[in-house]
Amino acid sequence: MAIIEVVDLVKRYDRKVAVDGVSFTVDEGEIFGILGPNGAGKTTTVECVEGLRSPDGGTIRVDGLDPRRDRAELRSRLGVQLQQSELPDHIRVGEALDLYASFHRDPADWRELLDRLGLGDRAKTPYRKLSGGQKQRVSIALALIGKPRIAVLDELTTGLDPQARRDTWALVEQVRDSGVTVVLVTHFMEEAERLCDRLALIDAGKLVAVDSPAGLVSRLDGEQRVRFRPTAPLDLALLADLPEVESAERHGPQVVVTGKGNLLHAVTSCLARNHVVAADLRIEQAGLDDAFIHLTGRALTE
Ligand SMILES: Nc1ncnc2c1ncn2[C@@H]1O[C@H](COP(=O)(O)OP(=O)(O)OP(=O)(O)O)[C@@H](O)[C@H]1O
Repeated sequence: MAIIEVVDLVKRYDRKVAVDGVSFTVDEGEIFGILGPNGAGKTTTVECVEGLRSPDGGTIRVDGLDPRRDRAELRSRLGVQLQQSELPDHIRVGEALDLYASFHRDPADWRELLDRLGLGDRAKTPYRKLSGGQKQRVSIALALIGKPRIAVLDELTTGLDPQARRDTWALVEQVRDSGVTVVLVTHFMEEAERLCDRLALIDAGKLVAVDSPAGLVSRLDGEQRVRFRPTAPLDLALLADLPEVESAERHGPQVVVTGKGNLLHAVTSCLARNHVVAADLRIEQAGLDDAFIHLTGRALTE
């Protein structure tokens, strides 16, 4: 069942159209990703969903509510992750949670919430002394303090090291498994692929596709990539002319060939015929980043 419905959303800043006719639905209990490059309109879209911005066109329903008209009621149903800079410098973790709990009619027990998020021993720690990953956990706690049905998490793992990022992902799954619908804004492919049940790809204000990560990748119809380092001069046109090959490009010392069918065999036979030995040869299946290139014609640069 859809808990969020966005239909033909349009949002302009002066003449700039930031969101241009975007429609999607978020099902109850899923992690729904909004993925796109910087400036694609992701934050503007979720700010309209949160009721923080007035759309210039289209309709939005969140748990049956109109986010602008029913803002007060929405606050108890939709939890928004706080940006780090919004917390005063010297506030302690427990004080911050206590303060935000006081904004809600029926808040969660914040001590229990801290325990659940692995911050049980940090209640007295000044917020500024936390690590990046711990700060993100506090921001998740603040999003959940009002016992919302939906949590919106925006660029949750930006700036975190890989381990802290993985820990945060596990936490987001835990939030989903506790029954909260999660809307996750991200420009990290790996995060979207690993975490999202479904996602909306947004590029330049327009919706490119909505599907599961596997569904988006399957649109590539079995595209593969072969990567190697030629140990002798190689004319890439030889590879590009093979029927299995769609593209052959140099990436520094490496050659990257994409194509379909028995690509690996076609490439290695061609190299053997031309007396070129391929070092560090690897074959890779297409991923979400390839799907993005396929759908938009350009790479989502991180
Ligand atoms: N308050 C504003 N006033 C004017 N233009 C804005 C404003 N906020 C965003 N924009 C512009 O609208 C477009 C969409 O911005 P938005 O922040 O929604 O994108 P985003 O996909 O969230 O990007 P990022 O990942 O960089 O946050 C961008 O071109 C941005 O410069």
